[in-house]
Amino acid sequence: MPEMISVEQARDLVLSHVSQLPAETVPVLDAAGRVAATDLQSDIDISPFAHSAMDGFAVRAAQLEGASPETPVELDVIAEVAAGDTFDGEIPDGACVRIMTGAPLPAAADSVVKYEIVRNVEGDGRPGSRVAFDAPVKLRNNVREAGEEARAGEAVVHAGEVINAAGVGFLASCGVSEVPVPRRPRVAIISIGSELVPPTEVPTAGKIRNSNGYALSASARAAGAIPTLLPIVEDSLEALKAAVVAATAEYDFVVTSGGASNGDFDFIKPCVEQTGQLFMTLVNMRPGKAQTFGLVNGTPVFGLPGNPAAAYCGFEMLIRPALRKMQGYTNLARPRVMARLSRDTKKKDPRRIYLRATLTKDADGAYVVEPAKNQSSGLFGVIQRSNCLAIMPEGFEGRTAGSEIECILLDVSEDVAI
Ligand SMILES: Nc1nc2c(c(=O)[nH]1)N[C@H]1C(S)=C(S)[C@@H](COP(=O)(O)OP(=O)(O)OC[C@H]3O[C@@H](n4cnc5c(N)ncnc54)[C@H](O)[C@@H]3O)O[C@H]1N2
Ligand code: MOO
Repeated sequence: MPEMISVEQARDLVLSHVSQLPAETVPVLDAAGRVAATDLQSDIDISPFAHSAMDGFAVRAAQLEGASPETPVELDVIAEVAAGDTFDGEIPDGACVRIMTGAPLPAAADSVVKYEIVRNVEGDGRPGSRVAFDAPVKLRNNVREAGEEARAGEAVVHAGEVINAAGVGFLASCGVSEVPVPRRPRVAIISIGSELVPPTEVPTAGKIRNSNGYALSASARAAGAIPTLLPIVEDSLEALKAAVVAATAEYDFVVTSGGASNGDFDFIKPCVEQTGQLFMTLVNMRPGKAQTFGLVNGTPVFGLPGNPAAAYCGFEMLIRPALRKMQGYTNLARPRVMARLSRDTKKKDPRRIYLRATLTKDADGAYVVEPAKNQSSGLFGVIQRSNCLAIMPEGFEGRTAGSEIECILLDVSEDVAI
């Protein structure tokens, strides 16, 4: 096992140990944001029939040939067809049918002229009226054709596609009421530390509230997973082994935080080594170099560092892609943009640094990024007020104000193209 590996190597290592989960079936209403596990077919043509795109008059284009303001064509309105109705009768040469948006185009007509360019000669345009047309109409004008979007039996959404809100409507129109999607991973969140108390308690001397467990549960949920916040585990190898082994039997992925370093009470590395296979312990990133990954009972176990920002960044860079892969998503990287740095930024640590930062646009619409003043890895509030991670590449080279650096947009879906 190499000592320290790159973020990309670590991400690929974790990805190589997870696969797409088996499908579950969800009602189409719950399918937005999920990935289709199979091709989905329409049971009918979409649209099912040719219909009018406008309120107006259904005619045959040939009837209006030569129509002009000087030589208008006058037609008798013999019937009206509303959305939901049909008109199956003949339309004699001197006649037309009043038609509403969405109504089926009568078989005897081939085009629609909207109200606004038709004059009432007698009556109000309803059946019994006489109307005048001052211009010809193009064949199939204002007609939405049958099967324009899909044919019966055709795959309308393909396996691997992410279904969006419009897709839910499209599938509903195709008669798809249930959708098979890879199920969501069940993720166990274990906070390690004898100093930790639940947020409902006021911490006594030396104790702190378990904030990581809450942030990581929220991050897991935001990644589409189903998190379970398990009880806090004290700094004891035996207690940790028992908690981790029990979790691997019930969950698809186990995430711990804390106890990942080399202190006297840091036990996640020996825990994974003694109960399963340990693949990685150090990643060349800051915050969060102590990142542990292995398999226990064949279940991925990821030990994040205890410092809040280190745990958050480790989850973002190394766990979130894996949880998304398990749900069938193929875009696994958050969108990134290049932005001008707002101020000089020194670099005293050779690791790749993810600066917690705020991205805005200047008056010319160009991206500007302002790193938070306090980059302590102990702080969550700074990330609450940030919207990106600005990347300072490996090495000791700082960046001056105005230089371009790459920023990862937090809370923006991997499926958004920027
Ligand atoms: N001699 C060295 N010491 C440390 C190093 C080092 O390289 N050499 N690295 C530091 C860095 S960087 C980090 S990050 C931490 C990672 O160590 P651990 O994963 O063992 O973290 P802990 O010691 O358990 O906790 C660190 C810090 O975070 C607080 N914490 C832990 N869990 C939670 C939680 N659930 N909610 C809120 N806060 C939590 C904990 O109380 C500590 O303050 O090691 C450094 N040390
Ligand atoms: O892993 Mo620590 O929090 O890098 O800074």
